[in-house]
Amino acid sequence: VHTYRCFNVNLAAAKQSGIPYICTPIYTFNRFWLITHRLWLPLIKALPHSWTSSWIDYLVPEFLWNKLYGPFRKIGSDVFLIVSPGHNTLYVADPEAISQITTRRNDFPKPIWMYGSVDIYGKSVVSTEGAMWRHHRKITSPPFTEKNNHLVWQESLHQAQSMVTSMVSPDAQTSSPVWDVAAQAMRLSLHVISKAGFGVRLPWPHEQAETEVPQGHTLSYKDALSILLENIIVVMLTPSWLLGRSPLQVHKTANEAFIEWGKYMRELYQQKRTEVQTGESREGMDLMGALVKGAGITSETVGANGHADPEKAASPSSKQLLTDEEIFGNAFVFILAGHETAANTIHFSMMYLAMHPQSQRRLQKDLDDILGDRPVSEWDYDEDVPKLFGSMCGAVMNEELRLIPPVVGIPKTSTAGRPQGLQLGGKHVTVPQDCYVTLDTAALHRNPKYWPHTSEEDLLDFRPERWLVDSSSSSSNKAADPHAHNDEAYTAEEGLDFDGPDKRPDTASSLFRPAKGAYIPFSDGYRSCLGRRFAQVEILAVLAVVFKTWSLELDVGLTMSDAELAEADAELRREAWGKADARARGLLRTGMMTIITIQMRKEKVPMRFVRRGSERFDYAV
Ligand code: HEM
Repeated sequence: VHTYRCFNVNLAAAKQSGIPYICTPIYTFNRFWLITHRLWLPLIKALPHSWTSSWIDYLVPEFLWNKLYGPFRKIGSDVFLIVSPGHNTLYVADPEAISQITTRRNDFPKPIWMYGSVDIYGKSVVSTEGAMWRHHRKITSPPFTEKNNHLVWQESLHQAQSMVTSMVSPDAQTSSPVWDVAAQAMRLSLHVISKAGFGVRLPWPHEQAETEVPQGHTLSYKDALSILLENIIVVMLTPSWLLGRSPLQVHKTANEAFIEWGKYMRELYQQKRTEVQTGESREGMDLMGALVKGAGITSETVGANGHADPEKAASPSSKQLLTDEEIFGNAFVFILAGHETAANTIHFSMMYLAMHPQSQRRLQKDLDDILGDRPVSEWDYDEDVPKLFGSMCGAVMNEELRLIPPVVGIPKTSTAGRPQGLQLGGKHVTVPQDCYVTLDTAALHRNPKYWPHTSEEDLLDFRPERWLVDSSSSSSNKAADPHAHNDEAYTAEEGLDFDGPDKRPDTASSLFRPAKGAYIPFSDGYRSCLGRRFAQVEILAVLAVVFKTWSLELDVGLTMSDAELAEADAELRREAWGKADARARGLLRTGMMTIITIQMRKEKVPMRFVRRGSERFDYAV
């Protein structure tokens, strides 16, 4: 009876909203359903098709990725509601609506209860709202400057070279099949944030001598961090009282890494606090230093035990603006938010380029034009990054983020008791109170009204050339690229006002500029990504290092051995490549799953590094 009543209340609100709606009998993101839906779905599918056809697709938690723009096309509207007994949810692939939602921060706040699981060390800029969020954002924003992006650039160049060396020997013509490009990209990205943000340089296995475990620790910093991140879902989902007591090995491993990394953070924090108190200041991004300074730590706010005293910190007269836990909470989310997203972009860019040799050749031409024969040590942030940003390199990054934005559904909400109006194409609609809102990036980025495309299929495919507005030249006109000097998109600090939205556009002005609200891989408005420039610089650096020297090819080993390939005629080679390409495309459609971000989780796509000029498959596809 309760379920039926709730459903009726939600349905009545949807009817009054003026927004098209679909009814489902179950709330898809109900925890019980999330865990058990695979048991029930076959039973529901056995019911007559005519009963279930209008809603069954929406009961699969991955439907945002599975269906892309399909539901919006079917309903004939770029916003629609799903009405269920548990909740009403608004799905949005309309730029006008997105601009309103992301700029009306108080009307459409983040549902922060969804982020509770990232608070394993404490609250942070990601998991707070309202005045508390402003406070965190004010303290965490200062290190994200253009000046510090120089550091990100240098470290990314270094780490990208190490990554390539870990996969292919510098004097080889071609690598063995590399199955774990995703894992290597993850490692690279973790190393970049660790060094640029926290001053700790992590070694690659081939660079590593004996790993020393410092006194007082049971794991090295590197192992503590990587084991923690490998087991992050276990840590997030297990109550802390259980994690430390559970006899299960998985809990013991996760707990050890959790405690160890916490200890390392505490040591770094102590060191920074001493530096701050003695007036030492460090060059560089120094995220922990910025957190300590921003938190207003002084001798007054330190308790008898040597740590920040939460009571003193909370007192209005105190200068301690963040508690110890909040400092650790922020340090942790920088690592978490800062590595997986960028790593996915690097991995999928490499994979898409391996599937599109012609785009790869064009990228390499641009890299040659921009970087010439200069060694990596002479690549210059001020000179080269703006050109890369406005060239095929930027286009590849933008196109990858269009197709696979790491966050495929950015969550917002309308609060209880406060229905919210929206203007859509001159029409007024009402988002019901207490309604979840999903900014459906996977659909928005394929909305045919806002993207240059030649066919429906083209819009779904990777074609970075769509970003090159003047297709006759992607790098040749870069001397005139305003990013090189004072373009609004790349001027130091401009628009990075801590409590206003970052107003700088996501893409270079020499490339296609999507309509406002039509391209939001980094979200938009006040709660947009703090690390956007950091990530973009890292991704451009890695793509430049890899593709300046190497080409990437899909490995055809699942169809043909190297010996067979050497003997094969052109037709057989093409057939083998076609099978590898079809397998990669299939996995991109059906092998993806979101845990924190969307990744290919079912199987992997093997690739090979081939020295430029020795490519074996150079098909126009
Ligand atoms: C390609 C890389 C990246 C993408 C696509 C990305 C995307 C996003 C998105 C969509 C959000 C909004 C999430 C939400 O509202 O729930 C976000 C927030 C955030 N990101 Fe990123 N991100 C990337 C890299 C980074 C990096 C490198 C860092 C830090 C070094 C970072 C730090 C943050 C932080 C701190 C927030 C929270 C901002 C706030 O709520 O005020 N991100 N990011």
